[in-house]
This record gives sequence, structure tokens and C-alpha cells, in this order.
Amino acid sequence: MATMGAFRTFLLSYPEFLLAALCFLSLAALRLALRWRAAGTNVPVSWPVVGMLPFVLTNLGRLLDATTDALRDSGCAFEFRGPWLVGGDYLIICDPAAVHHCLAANFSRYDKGRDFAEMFDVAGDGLLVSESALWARQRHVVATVFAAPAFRSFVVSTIQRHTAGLLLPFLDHAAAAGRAVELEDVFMRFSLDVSYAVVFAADLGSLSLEAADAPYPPFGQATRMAGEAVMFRHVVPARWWKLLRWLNVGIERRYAESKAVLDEFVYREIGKRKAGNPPLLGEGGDLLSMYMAWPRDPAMTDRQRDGFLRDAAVGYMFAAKDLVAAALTWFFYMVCKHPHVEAKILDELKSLRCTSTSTSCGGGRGKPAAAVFDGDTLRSASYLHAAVLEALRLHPPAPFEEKEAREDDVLPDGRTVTKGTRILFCIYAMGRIQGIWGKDCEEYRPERWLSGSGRVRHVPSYKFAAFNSGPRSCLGKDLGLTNLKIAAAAIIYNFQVELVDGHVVEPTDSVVLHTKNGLMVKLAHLIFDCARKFKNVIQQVRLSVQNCTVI
Ligand code: HEM
Repeated sequence: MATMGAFRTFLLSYPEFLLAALCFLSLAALRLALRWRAAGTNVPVSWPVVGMLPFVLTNLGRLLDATTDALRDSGCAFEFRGPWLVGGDYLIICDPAAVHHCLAANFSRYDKGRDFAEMFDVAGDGLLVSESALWARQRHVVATVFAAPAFRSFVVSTIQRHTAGLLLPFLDHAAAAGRAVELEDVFMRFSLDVSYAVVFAADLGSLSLEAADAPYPPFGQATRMAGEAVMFRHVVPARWWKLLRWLNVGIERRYAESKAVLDEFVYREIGKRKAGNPPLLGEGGDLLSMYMAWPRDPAMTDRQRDGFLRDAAVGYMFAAKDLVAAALTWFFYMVCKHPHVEAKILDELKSLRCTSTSTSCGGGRGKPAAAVFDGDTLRSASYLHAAVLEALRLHPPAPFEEKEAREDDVLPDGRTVTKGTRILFCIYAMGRIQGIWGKDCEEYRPERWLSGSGRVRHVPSYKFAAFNSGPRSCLGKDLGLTNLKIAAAAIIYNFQVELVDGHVVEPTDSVVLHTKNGLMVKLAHLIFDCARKFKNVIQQVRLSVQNCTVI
């Protein structure tokens, strides 16, 4: 306090010092700006005091694309400087060699960073936030549960049941009413319902016709709110959100309330199971039952054991729910923009065996039932698989991966990394760099994933990192892809999906690649055979119009 007072008196007594300092800073800023403009580069300038904050502010709403431009101009790596004293310095990278080096080859030298577990504290001590030995133990448990045939078949049958019983009827209703649908919201509800059923063996029904116009159920609202708060903690300085948390106001208060809702709910479910109430669905294949059947660590108290079950349940919801919904949203955006891809997927699906659902889709009596494909059948749908991977390449649902160096290191490009350096791997940019994917990297072209014999090519995860790379890569990749394909195939086979005219679809600045304004589409029923043939004709006409050159 005394120092501040003396400093103020000094400045007031010698205003010329203040003036000189301001002149110096302005000239330095001007010099940097001129240098930047002359270089014609998108790499942000680090200004005195505010660092690269102006880059962030001037690119709000398009931060991913601005970062991609900067990475292109900087040769796949640049140092981002936050404002002085606030922190927020990062090394931002999109180089596959660095991804391989940090996430796989030298995995033990990098962790999620000092603040990660605290920012994501809704996940408790679970797999998503744990490190070192605790992480390795949990990874082993989760990998074993995910590989169990009972769990896998419960997950796949749950996806199929929800596709047939909720997703298709909901879209059917919207198509019959001729109203536009916001598909991202539909996928968020669908994904919430599927994840909830997988974890608790019970139906939430947030996509049921009755519930669709109603607000999310409290559990869904709580997971959504918690997701938003975790994102908020990622984008504002740590001191700011910690202050709000301490004051228990604003988004931090809502976050605390959401955590209480989730806790109450999950502990009630655990209590019911412990009291011997059987799960409603499945035969012990749900996540909670699988974990409860896991041999108990004798050193664990009852309370610790319940905490472990709680973290596993909540962790699953966060790992699976939003990423699957975001992936479906961007897949349909790509398919709507590329009707020839949709036509090829349809052709492929026509050659496969589908199952009719009891739900009439197409407007009632006399109309055929809706068709769904099961996970096994879709294994042979290589083009659909390629189209899904291609959408994930351009629109990875988790656009960034964050790490912190635990010790000094040297990256493959010779850059030195000191202990404590925070690194952001921009997975979104990786799909858009010519040096990685070729000149047509920004085109949506599923064919790039197919070999001459029509099989899906293997691409190493350090080049295609949508599911992360190395020992910490996604444990639900297979189930996630199956989920995407079952839902996508059912929609494409039963409906014509078209973007609403003039609706702009852009990504948000967020830790999950959601859209800014949703994905507004119009749906029309397809009745297999005649309507489908008619649809193909329309697509052919659309294609020829697109390819037509005006002379
Ligand atoms: C399109 C869908 C999905 C995408 C793009 C995706 C992507 C990812 C990514 C990028 C990570 C790394 C997160 C990090 O450490 O920072 C991850 C981890 C994980 N994912 Fe997925 N995921 C998807 C679906 C799923 C599903 C459906 C499940 C569950 C069945 C799942 C389970 C997990 C688990 C358990 C981890 C933690 C692995 C660990 O920390 O060791 N994911 N996923």
C-alpha cells in the first residue's frame, strides 16, 4: 500500500515520466503494428501490456479460423502471449510430428496442466481429469469395462432403440408438420438420452414428442450448465473465475447448483442399486452395473467407493454426450452441402439389410415403417464410414487438446520447451493445413479415406487426432463411430434433409465444436423405392446444375 502511494506521488510530482512511458509504449506498439502489416502475416502481434489480447478481441466469433490462419503463416507453431500478469501464455501447435512427440512418444513428459482438474472439477477424481498412477489405474478399469461384450452390446442396442424410438419419430413428426428443425438441439437431446440410458439403464426421454417443446429435464440442464461453466473457466483468466466462485455469483453459482443436482441424482441412483433395486433396462450391461460388479478395492471406504462410481457415471456423460452430438451436427452440415456424398451414402445403404421399426415413419397408415441399420450391418458401409471420418477431420468435436510440460524438452522442430510451458494442439487447424492433407485439404472429400479396393485407409492418430493420440486416446472411439453411423444412416435412409435457405452455420469459440446458431434444416419423408428414386433424380439434377459452366 505504502509502495503504491509513493509511486503515485512520484508520478504526480514528475508527470514527464508518465508522459515518457506512454510515448514509449505507443511508439513500440506502432512499430510492431507497422512491422506486422508490412509482413502481411496472420501471426498475431504481442503488444506491450495487453499481449495478444487484441488478436482475441478482433477475432471473437472466429477464433478457430483466425488461429488456423496464424498457424498456416507461422509454419504450424506460434507463441501466444496473454496480457502481462494475467497469464495465459501458450505455445499453439498443429504439427503432426509435435503431436506424436508430446502425446505419444514422450507421453510422460506432458500432463493436462496445473489448473485442468480444478477447472473440470465436476468430473471429480475420474479418468478424464486424473494423472499418472491414478489415471493408469482408472484407464485399466474403464478399458476393461468398455471392452466387455455385455457393455458393448448394451450400448449398441441402446443407440438402435433410441434411434428407432425417439430420433426417427421426432423427425417424422417435424417432417409431417412441414416445420424447420434445429438439428443440433435434436442431436444434443438424442445424445443425452442415449448416454443417460447407457449409464443408468433408464429412459430420460428428452427427445420424446411430449418433452421436445419442454425445457430440458433438470439432469440435462445440469450437464449442459456444467459444460458451459467449464468452458467459461477455460476462456477467462483463472483469477476471475476463482473470484466469482469465491463470491458464489453468476455462472459460478449456477455451476455449483448444477453439480449439486448431478450429485444428488447420481448418488440416489447408486443408493437404489445398492438397496437391490434392479435396473430398468438391460441385464446388468449398463455402466453403473458394470462398475458395481468390478472387484472392490479392500482399502476403499464405502464413501470412496460411491465417489468412484459417481465420477465414473458423470465422466461418461461428459466424454460421450456433447462430442457425439457435435459430430452428428457437422456431419449433416457437410452432407447437406455435398448432395453427391449423400447420394453415394444412399446407394451404399440400399445394398444393405435394414430392420423396419414398428414406428410408422412417413405419415401413418399404408406407409412403410422407418428403417434402421444395426451396428454390425454398417461395418461394411465403407463410404459412410469415410464420410463420417472426413466430417471429423474438418470439424473435430474437440478442436483443441491442452497439455503442460512437466520438464524441459526439445520438440521435433528444434524448439525448446521449458517446464511449465502450456501447449495447445489445434486439432481443428490440423485438418486444414496443405502440408498435412494436400492442396484440397479444405474440401469435404470422403474419397480421400478410401483405398483403391474401397476399404477405409488407416491414418495415424498423430495426423488425424480427432480422437486424440497416444496412451490417452479416446476409449469410446469405436462406440462413438458406431453411434454416429447408426443415427446418420437412419436419417439419410428415411429423410431428405436440406439446409434452410440463408441459414449460416459457423463454429463457436468453444472447447466443444458447437455451432453458433444451430443447424436449421427442412425434412421430407422418403418412401423407399419411388420417392428415393425421385430423390436421386433431384440430386442428379442439382449436381449437373452445380457442375454446369456458363459460357
Ligand atoms: C465423436 C465422438 C467422440 C470424439 C470425437 C471423442 C474424442 C475424444 C478425445 C479428443 C479425447 C481426449 C480428451 C483429452 O484427454 O483431452 C477423448 C477421451 C475419452 N473418450 Fe472420447 N470421443 C468421442 C466419443 C466417446 C464416447 C462415445 C465415449 C464412451 C463410450 C468416449 C470415451 C472417452 C474416454 C473414457 C476418454 C478418456 C480417455 C483418457 O483420458 O484416458 N468418447 N475422446
